[in-house]
Amino acid sequence: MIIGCPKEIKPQEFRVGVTPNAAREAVAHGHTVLIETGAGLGAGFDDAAYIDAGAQIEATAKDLFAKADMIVKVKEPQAPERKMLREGQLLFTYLHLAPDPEQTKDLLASGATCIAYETVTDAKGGLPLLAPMSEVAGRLAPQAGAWALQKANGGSGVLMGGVPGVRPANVAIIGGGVVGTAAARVAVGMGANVTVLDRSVPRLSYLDDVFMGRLTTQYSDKGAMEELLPRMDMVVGAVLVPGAAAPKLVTREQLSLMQPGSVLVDVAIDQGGCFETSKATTHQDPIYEVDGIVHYCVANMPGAVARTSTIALGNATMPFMLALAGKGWKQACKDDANLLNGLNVHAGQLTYAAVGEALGIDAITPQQALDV
Ligand SMILES: NC(=O)C1=CN([C@@H]2O[C@H](COP(=O)(O)OP(=O)(O)OC[C@H]3O[C@@H](n4cnc5c(N)ncnc54)[C@H](O)[C@@H]3O)[C@@H](O)[C@H]2O)C=CC1
Ligand SMILES: CC(=O)C(=O)O
Ligand SMILES: [Mg+2]
Repeated sequence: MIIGCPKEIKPQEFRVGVTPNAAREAVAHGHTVLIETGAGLGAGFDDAAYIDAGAQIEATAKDLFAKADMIVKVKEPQAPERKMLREGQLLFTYLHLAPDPEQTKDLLASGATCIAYETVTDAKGGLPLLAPMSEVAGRLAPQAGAWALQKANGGSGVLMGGVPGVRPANVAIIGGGVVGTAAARVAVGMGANVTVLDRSVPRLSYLDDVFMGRLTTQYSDKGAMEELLPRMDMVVGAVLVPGAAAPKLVTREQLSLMQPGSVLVDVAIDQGGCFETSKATTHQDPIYEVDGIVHYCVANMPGAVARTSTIALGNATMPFMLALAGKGWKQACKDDANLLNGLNVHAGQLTYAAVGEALGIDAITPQQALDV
């Protein structure tokens, strides 16, 4: 198969979908790997590293899209990339379709087969291609929030760890999954006073065990939110209902419960965000204020640490990429129900129920797509 990896064009996105190591493996399996010139530079991989791995360098995204059977990327295809997709082509990348009707419309119109990293599952019910980036975004969240708490950024001027005689910041993390746990680890490490909320009692029980009294767990409901908001300097949104639009857990009205200059970090923004007042921001312009509350809603947080993120993502995607290239998407998905769960779009039809529900579009089952 011809595997093509274009340079990411989303603003300030420095990751790349295929590492030189992944390219080397694919070439060893008999595939042709095309890399757009400069695609890896932001992650510290120059064209020579790919040539050394046996890949070929393409001068333009246009040529690469025209030649490749499968496009492997990081971020959801941007409008100009969507125009280059064609019927029968395979796209393997993050999609986050539930909050994105424009992208969904274009992918359906393209006739391509689109497998979303974020809905591929594993045998334990986890999300193995989302997890590595959630580990990164979770670790970054308290760091970004701490920066936003500084006065120059509109924050209240509270230091995460406090100092002797002055209390540390109070941080609430809503959702104790991969992002939430990683965020808790860093926030606790910075000396903050951390509360994690989740709807899963087994998950709260796990966190209670592993953090051994260094954080508080609380069941997530409206009452808990209203009780916590007046005391919290920072709230991190880290919930996920796989594939679906994020539930709105803090309303605009509830912002008035918070102290001025407090910070919301909405990591769940790529699924539409879990605060009513969230709208996606970029690394170039990451924060804005609503009713005196600073919002940080960067939808591609791991792009900030592109080297670490690219390697972590490449480690996770490589076996799936090799299966797709080796067997073709249909056989690979027939052989692996977890990979089939990644199928979101095929030949003009939506194949993921939660996306269909969020956007009001009829979806077929991924199993039906295998029979098309
Ligand atoms: N902005 C960015 O750059 C990035 C965003 N993300 C996003 O972060 C979000 C979280 O991802 P993961 O931690 O990997 O998911 P996960 O599935 O590991 O954890 C989600 C947690 O949310 C909990 N939850 C669901 N509904 C809830 C509610 N109403 N109240 C409290 N908890 C609730 C679940 O029980 C689960 O423990 C996703 O939307 C993901 O796409 C991930 C990586 C990068
Ligand atoms: C998960 C995701 O959207 C990202 O890493 O950018
Ligand atoms: Mg995202």
